[in-house]
Amino acid sequence: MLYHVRMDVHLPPDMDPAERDDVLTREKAYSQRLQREGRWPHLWRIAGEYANISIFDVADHDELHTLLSGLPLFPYMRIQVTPLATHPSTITD
Ligand SMILES: O=C(O)C[C@H]1C=CC(=O)O1
Repeated sequence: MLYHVRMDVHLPPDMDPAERDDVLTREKAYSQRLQREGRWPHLWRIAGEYANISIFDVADHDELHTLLSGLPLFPYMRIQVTPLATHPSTITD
């Protein structure tokens, strides 16, 4: 199943710089592993915002929730999920 996911990042302004660097390093490694596995095929920055639009390709809601809740930045993000269905006008041939 495909999911459109928007993530808005809200790191505390007074966060310890070493902790910030650590969480961002772990987030990058985690997201790149999922991209290489094909489960996170699109990751786009929303221009002008500390936010992204992503497409996830996973088995079901439960797998998506497991992946999202495992993001190192999960405690610092607002996440909006939209499940995608096939549009009847999509060209298939
Ligand atoms: O920067 C972000 O949009 C948040 C997050 C998503 C992937 C990643 O590496 O960081």
